[in-house]
This record gives sequence, structure tokens and C-alpha cells, in this order.
Amino acid sequence: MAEPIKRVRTRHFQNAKANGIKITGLTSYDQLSATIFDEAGIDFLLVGDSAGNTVFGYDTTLPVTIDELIPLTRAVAGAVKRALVVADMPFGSYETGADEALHTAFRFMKETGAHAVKLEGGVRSAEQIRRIVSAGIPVMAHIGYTPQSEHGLGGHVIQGRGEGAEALLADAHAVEDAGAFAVVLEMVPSAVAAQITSELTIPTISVGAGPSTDGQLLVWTDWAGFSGGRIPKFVKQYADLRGVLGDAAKAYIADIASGSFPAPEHEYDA
Ligand SMILES: Nc1nc(=O)c2c([nH]1)NC[C@@H]1CN(c3ccc(C(=O)N[C@@H](CCC(=O)O)C(=O)O)cc3)CN21
Ligand SMILES: CC(C)C(=O)C(=O)O
Ligand SMILES: [Mg+2]
Repeated sequence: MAEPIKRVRTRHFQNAKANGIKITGLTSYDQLSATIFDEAGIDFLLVGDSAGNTVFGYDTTLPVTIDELIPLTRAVAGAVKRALVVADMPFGSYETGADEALHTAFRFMKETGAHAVKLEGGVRSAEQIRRIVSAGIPVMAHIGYTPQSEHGLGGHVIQGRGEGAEALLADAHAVEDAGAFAVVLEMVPSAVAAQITSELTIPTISVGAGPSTDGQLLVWTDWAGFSGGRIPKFVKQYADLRGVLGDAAKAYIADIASGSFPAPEHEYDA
């Protein structure tokens, strides 16, 4: 997206697609990382319910609550000057209907300063998206592999393969028709993502959906080599924060043991 934009708005997402300029996104859960990514020129920051994995140490995103995400989202929204901040609506906060979904969206908009909300599901979430959009709140949709339905989907399964492509296309059109300003495609074959991208007028954002979408998004702790354990195949690691911080901790421990920290320059005179 063009650098001179003062503050990224949903119309810039639309312009980027029209002009073939890629949209860039990362997750963020705190003000320090948000400031760094914003100053680097990232277009949007998602305060994902992936905080369940990355911040809180849960095995899945299912236990994450609105009350856990609100302070994280407030920290990110308060830190950025340019990036558009998207609040991820957690499992159990929108599925029962459009009223519940709008109520949750209001909480995020009023209590955090986020600029948009995100929720999972295509056809099944279309009424929720429509209602939130009708209240003036931009919605980022999320289809394909939807982590909040991990157990219903039977694990981390690629969506839209073979016969599944038709249902995925129906989901994509449903969220566009409902008024979403963009749609995340997670773990979808690249060719299907390319077809969806060409059929839709709203931008598509890939998380493991290949290079042909209008934008890309990754979980920042995976991307920076900060997450432990198994990293999804679709992630490219751009740094080795675990290595850097582990080495720093070992050096600190050794310096304290040897007496070389604190040194005179770290001390106060009487
Ligand atoms: N740290 C983190 N990164 C993510 O990308 C992420 C989250 N958390 N939490 C919410 C969802 C869950 N997602 C995930 C989680 C695991 C796989 C994974 O392990 N994929 C394997 C193949 C499937 C399997 O064998 O389980 C892979 O190698 O890509 C993929 C996406 C994506 N999101
Ligand atoms: C993986 C992205 C799309 C997400 O929903 C999250 O970080 O919670
Ligand atoms: Mg999420």
C-alpha cells in the first residue's frame, strides 16, 4: 500500500486491490510490537485471538474471552499512528445471532479504539456481518480454515480442496454480499485463493493461501521466530527472536555470576 497514507482506512484496502498494490498485515498483542510494526509501515494489525496461543499459553483459541482481548486491543490501538487495527472477536461472542455479534462489536469499538472487527465463518456468519456493518463498523471476514471450529473441522485441515472449493466460493461471495471490507483466506490451496481473489470485488488476505491474494497476514510471533513448538508450513521466519533472547539471557546470567554486570557505568555515585 502507498506509504504517504496518513491513516489507513478501509477505502485504502479497496484502492490497493484496484491498483494491484499488496496489503500487508501482522498480528500484534502489545504496544511495543505495535509501535515497531506501525513505524515500519505495516498496513494493518490484527489483535488476534491467536493471543490464546501466543500470549496466554492455551492449546487453542477456544478459551479466549472478550475480557482477555480488550486490554491487548486497547494497547495496540493506542500505539499506532498509521495502521488500521482489527479486533478479532473470540469464540462464543457472536455465533448465537446478529444481536450478540453487534453487542460484541460495540464492546471492542467503544472500549479499545480498534478501527474494525473480524469474525470467522462465511455463509454461517453472513447475518452477523450484515448487522455489524449496518451499524457503521467495518468487518474483516475470515473463511477457509477457521481455528475456532478446529474440532468441528477435525484438526488443522486445508479447506477448499476438491469438492470443497464450491462451498468456499459460496462463503467468499456471502461475506462480500454481507458487506465485509476484506476477507482472510486461511489454509486454502493457492489456485482456489486466486479464483476467489479474481471473483470478489473486496480484497482477499492470505494466511497460508498462496501469493495470488490481495494481501498477506502472519502471526507475528511465528514470523519473528519467537513462538516455540511447531510452526505452520505457510510461515516464513524473518528473525530468530528465541535465539536472540535466549543468548541475551545466558550472557546476563554469566555476567552476574562473574561480576562483570553491573559495571561502573551502571552504578550511582553517593
Ligand atoms: N501461533 C499461531 N500461529 C497461527 O498461525 C495460528 C495460531 N497461533 N492460532 C490460531 C490459528 C491456528 N492456526 C494454525 C495452527 C496450527 C497449524 C498447523 O500445525 N499446521 C500444520 C499442518 C496441520 C497439522 O498437522 O496439524 C502445518 O505444518 O502447516 C496451522 C494453523 C493458525 N493460527
Ligand atoms: C491467524 C489469524 C487470521 C487470526 O485469526 C488470529 O491471529 O487470531
Ligand atoms: Mg483469530
